[in-house]
Amino acid sequence: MKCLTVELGERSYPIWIGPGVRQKLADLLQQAGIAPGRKLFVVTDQNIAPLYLEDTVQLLTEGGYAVHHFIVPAGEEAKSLAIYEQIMTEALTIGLDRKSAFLALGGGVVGDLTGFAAATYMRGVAFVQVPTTLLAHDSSVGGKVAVNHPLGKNIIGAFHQPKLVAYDTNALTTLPPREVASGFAEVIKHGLIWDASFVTWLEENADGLQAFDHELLQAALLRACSVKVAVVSQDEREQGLRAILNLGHTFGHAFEALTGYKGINHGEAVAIGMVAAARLAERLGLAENISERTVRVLRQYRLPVALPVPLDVDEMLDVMRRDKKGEGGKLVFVLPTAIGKVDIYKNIEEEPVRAVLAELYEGGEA
Ligand SMILES: NC(=O)c1ccc[n+]([C@@H]2O[C@H](COP(=O)([O-])OP(=O)(O)OC[C@H]3O[C@@H](n4cnc5c(N)ncnc54)[C@H](O)[C@@H]3O)[C@@H](O)[C@H]2O)c1
Ligand SMILES: O=C(O)C(=O)C[C@@H](O)[C@H](O)[C@H](O)COP(=O)(O)O
Ligand SMILES: [Zn+2]
Repeated sequence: MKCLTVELGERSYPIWIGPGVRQKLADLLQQAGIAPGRKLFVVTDQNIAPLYLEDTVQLLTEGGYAVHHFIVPAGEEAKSLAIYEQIMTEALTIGLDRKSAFLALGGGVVGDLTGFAAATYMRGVAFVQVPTTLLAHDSSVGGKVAVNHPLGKNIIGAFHQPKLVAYDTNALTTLPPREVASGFAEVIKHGLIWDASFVTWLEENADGLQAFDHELLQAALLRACSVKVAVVSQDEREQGLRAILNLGHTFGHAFEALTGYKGINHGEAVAIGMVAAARLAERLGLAENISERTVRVLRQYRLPVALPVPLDVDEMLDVMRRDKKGEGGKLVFVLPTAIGKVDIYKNIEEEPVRAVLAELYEGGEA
């Protein structure tokens, strides 16, 4: 079991990664300052509950915690104000107070939703991330918590750091193949924004990683999480640098919102968005010959590189103009200047973006 630390002064916290981490959960909570006897509110989803809820509750109960749980529907549509309200109602009904802690047992959806509930319940209580997806190497770290609005992804949210991330890689063995691919999109993103040698390593080890070779997977997660930790530790609230973690997301979030948060999952949307970002960078003369390699590495990990459904270009532009990185409706993108290097561009003209979007549907012109 390996440990990374997000260094944020009094809000610093450990990320424990490895097989079997969940077995040590009660001890790790205690070390993180959440003392036995306190009420713990475990939130999970309908797919994860039959796999990991019972033993997690048992481990925590044996560790001396008073454990309650709540099961939300599986999938992105659960990241909504309606489900958030249900969590609040349940928290009040079971009598959680400011000393209680929320625990997210799940992927990015459960993590973001539970974190937002914790950030706002009685103006903020402690929470713990117990990620169960590959993608959640990203979502469980950094304290961005939110729910979606039909007009925009993660629009209602907060920055609220967890007290602890306990990432048990054994849980990844039950992930469906599509969710494995989705998780690799954010792993690849961490290479594309920060470290060309990591991208090369991912290209060379694609077969072993997708076969879940234990050592390779552990190495990939540590490397990807280290990028996220380095960025968040320098810029917790996205005043500048942190925006690089958004490579592919101005595009990707628009694809997710316009497909009603179903059909294209987050990793897939980010993958297609990173292809669009590479093509836009080339069109603007910011980079040369990067989109081909970007497409190749994403395909190696069985990710889509084009939109599976046609979306209206004007509607995509409208959603992108509301992106949280922007001001005054300007189009803001994180764009690659080389493999492993990106920059933030705050006022991109509409025409080249239109041109890239028009060629992004896999069936031809949108
Ligand atoms: N806060 C952040 O910094 C951040 C970063 C990246 C992504 N996100 C958010 O994360 C979300 C996507 O997260 P995700 O990809 O983990 O999706 P998810 O939470 O919906 O999980 C994907 C699917 O896998 C199932 N599942 C989860 N763990 C499982 C397991 N161990 N075995 C079998 N099935 C399992 C879930 O029930 C779900 O159907 C998006 O909402 C995205 O916006 C947030
Ligand atoms: O942690 C960040 O910062 C990120 O941008 C990570 C992204 O992968 C993640 O999808 C995040 O939720 C996007 O944030 P948003 O501010 O664009 O909603
Ligand atoms: Zn993301």
